[in-house]
Amino acid sequence: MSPSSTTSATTAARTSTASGTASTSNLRVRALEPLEPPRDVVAARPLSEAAADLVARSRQAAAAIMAGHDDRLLVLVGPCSIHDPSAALDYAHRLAPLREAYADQLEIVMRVYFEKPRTTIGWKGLINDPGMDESYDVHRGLRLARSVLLDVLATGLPAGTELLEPTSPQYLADAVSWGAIGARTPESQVHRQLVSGLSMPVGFKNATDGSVQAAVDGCRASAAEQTFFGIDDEGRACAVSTSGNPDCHVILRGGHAGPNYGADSRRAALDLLASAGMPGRLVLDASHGNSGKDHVRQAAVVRELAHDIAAGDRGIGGVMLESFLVPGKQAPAPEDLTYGQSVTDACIGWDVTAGLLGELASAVNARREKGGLA
Ligand SMILES: O=C[C@H](O)[C@H](O)COP(=O)(O)O
Ligand SMILES: C=C(OP(=O)(O)O)C(=O)O
Repeated sequence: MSPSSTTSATTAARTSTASGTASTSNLRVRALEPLEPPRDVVAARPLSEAAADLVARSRQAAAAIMAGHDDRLLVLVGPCSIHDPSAALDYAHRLAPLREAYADQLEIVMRVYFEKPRTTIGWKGLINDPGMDESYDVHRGLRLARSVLLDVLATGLPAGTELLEPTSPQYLADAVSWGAIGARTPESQVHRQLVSGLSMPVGFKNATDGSVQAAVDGCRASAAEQTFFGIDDEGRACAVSTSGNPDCHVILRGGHAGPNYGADSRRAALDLLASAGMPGRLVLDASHGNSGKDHVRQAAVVRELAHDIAAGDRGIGGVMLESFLVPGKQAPAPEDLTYGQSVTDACIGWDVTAGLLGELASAVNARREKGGLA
């Protein structure tokens, strides 16, 4: 086959502009819709003093826990993705009293995830397609996401989210206490640069192939000063220069070869961090590759981690759980949805979640009796 016969008709085509000059760009772009400037979206739902105070306190607590200066456990718990703001808020109202009740042992942060990275294709989250109907009303999605974040903060819960689109943090990050770089992006320079300028602690997941080095390198790159392309709060394209984010850590989430939440995997990850000059603690994701996306298995992983914490393990700084009101998952479709059930990965249901949080709190008490982090 000759090279020209593999070239699609569109690639070979050229367009002509109104002035009659030839153009070779945007041949596959269907539309360009300017977004509202971040400043306007933020002004429509500004952060209150009380919410800003909660965000600042919980960022500080998460950073102190992951650095080993606070012997509590950071717990990132909530739905795989937000698709129904009412159900998310209902969940937050149930979780907020547990944050209070276990404040001495756990720093509970709700997973409030709006951007889903897909292995191939699929629903990409509330910001990208809030109607879940392929209408892609990103403008509504951004405003809705900000509203959900502020409503969650008003219950007294801080929020954590995955940072996927490099420009969306300008709309939301003031309301976020903890961020994640997902398993599909720890090697992405774009994401490492973004993290270098973020004001909150950020966890880098190991890559989907299981590489922890990718996450360790992500932490190192994000701790450095960076200059890159971004936008300002008026939405103007900018050269952004950052001072680096020292509050980064590694999240073990398992990979294609299987789970990596066990003691040997944890020790190997801590050694990698230490040899990169970044001693610290780990977040253990009980879901994804560590549970084979089976929510029943996820609860078993949390219990195994609680057992190790109670036995005195000092390297576990945090645990992530995917949890919603109703266990399991359903297909993402705008109609016939079960209220409070995940439309992405399967989640643990509410009752089991509440029990697991109690078990994690007891494990922290037991670790303290064994000398804590000293
Ligand atoms: O956490 C959610 C999913 O694991 C992630 O977005 C990938 O999902 P997919 O493999 O179904 O695309
Ligand atoms: C997408 C997620 O996880 P991972 O990047 O580990 O697949 C997630 O935590 O929502």
